[in-house]
Amino acid sequence: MTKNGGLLADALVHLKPLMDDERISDDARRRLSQPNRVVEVEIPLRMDDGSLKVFTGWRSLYDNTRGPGKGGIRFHPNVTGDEVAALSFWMAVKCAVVDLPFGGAKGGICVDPKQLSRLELERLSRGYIRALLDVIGPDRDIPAPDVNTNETIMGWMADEYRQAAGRHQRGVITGKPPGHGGSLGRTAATGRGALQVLNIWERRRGRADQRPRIAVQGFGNAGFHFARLAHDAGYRVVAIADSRGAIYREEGLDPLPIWERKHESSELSGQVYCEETVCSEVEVDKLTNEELLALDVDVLVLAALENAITEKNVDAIRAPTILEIANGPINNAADRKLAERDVTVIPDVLANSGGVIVSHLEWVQNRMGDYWSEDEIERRLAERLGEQADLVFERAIAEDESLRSAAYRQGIERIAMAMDGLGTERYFCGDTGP
Ligand SMILES: NC(=O)C1=CN([C@@H]2O[C@H](COP(=O)(O)OP(=O)(O)OC[C@H]3O[C@@H](n4cnc5c(N)ncnc54)[C@H](O)[C@@H]3O)[C@@H](O)[C@H]2O)C=CC1
Ligand SMILES: O=C(O)CCC(=O)C(=O)O
Repeated sequence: MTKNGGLLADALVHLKPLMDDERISDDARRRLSQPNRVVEVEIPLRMDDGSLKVFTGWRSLYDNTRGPGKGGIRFHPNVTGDEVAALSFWMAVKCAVVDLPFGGAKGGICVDPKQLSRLELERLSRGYIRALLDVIGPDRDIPAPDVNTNETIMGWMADEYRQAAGRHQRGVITGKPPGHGGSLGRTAATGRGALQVLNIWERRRGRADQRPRIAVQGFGNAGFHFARLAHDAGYRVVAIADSRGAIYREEGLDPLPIWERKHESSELSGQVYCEETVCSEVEVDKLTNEELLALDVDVLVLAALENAITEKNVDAIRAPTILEIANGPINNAADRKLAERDVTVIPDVLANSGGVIVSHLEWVQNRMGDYWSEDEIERRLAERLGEQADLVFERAIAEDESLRSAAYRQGIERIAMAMDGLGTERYFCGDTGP
């Protein structure tokens, strides 16, 4: 699990400052230093042309002390066991930061889904679940969407589990389509939560009314909904990037028509406004991804993948505030340099927790067999996230530490407290079951 630049090792560096914290026992430190288990599976896929391909997939359960494992499934050609393990560590910390009764898990398949037909994608998604039937479950480990997976894929996966179990087990997966046990509000939840966290921070800094200029790297589920809601809330979204490049407009961009056009042409281009039959396109400048990262904006939003900012490009960053919607978008070397320059980083384990908070609400609704309105989901999301973000911000200010450090302390202390809750002297020799 060392490929991909040792992502897990880089992620675990955040545990080091907690080593002297007397609230974290030696036992807890030791148990938190590696994943509980990482399962690797080979998934045979019958292609439409009759040939057979075999794809490798993983599911990592980092820790399940506070509850069943929870975390998304990623389909990407660069997925490795090391990446999935690192993502499961971040999930464990995140669920504890916002006080959800879940541990941390994550899964993935090394595949470029754009090379598959829809039927091949469905067979692969179902094959992944069949291969992992023994490790997932509503009280064991509960997957959800992540990069290149969506509610349709979650629906196929939940249906495969239902067929294998011989009964409905809605709570096995979250992020499902409404009508199949999905919750209203889950699709936009990550972006909505990230905007709420940014708003709270901006209010604390007395900058709430200043219409900050923002640039957004990553225009998928998380980045798009964030940009759309931020635009509606009065922020000026001046730049947007996806994996192919970026667009920029100083007066601001309207993310919704850009998203609609991207889905017609697969490219980012200027927004189009139509009145009756007359349509006009707004001119935009094209930028590279690196140029977007270096823009002199108030807030740089990272909503793509890990390691967007490393020691190689950190010196070019000019934004005073960075919002991490992606998991692990800044490596440790870059994080240290940003801290030296007093750049505020609102960390992933808090900023992107809106998704898993609404996943928890979906799981609760599945267990109740009754469903809430979208307003009720948004109210519950705002309540939990508001309370937990305030705790992190107050701790950071009181202890004069970075927001990342304060968030990690909040999460790791809660996990350690649960680990020690049964007594540090209890007989413990591995705990891979539910
Ligand atoms: N979907 C969710 O509910 C949650 C997602 N996240 C994290 O947010 C990030 C994005 O996830 P999703 O939006 O769900 O994925 P997605 O697959 O919907 O979108 C990913 C976006 O990133 C873009 N991208 C990829 N490489 C890029 C690059 N080098 N430069 C610029 N853009 C690039 C893609 O073109 C796409 O627009 C990931 O790190 C994910 O783990 C975190 C919490 C929850
Ligand atoms: O909704 C979930 O369970 C997890 C979402 C996720 O993968 C993440 O927060 O990184």
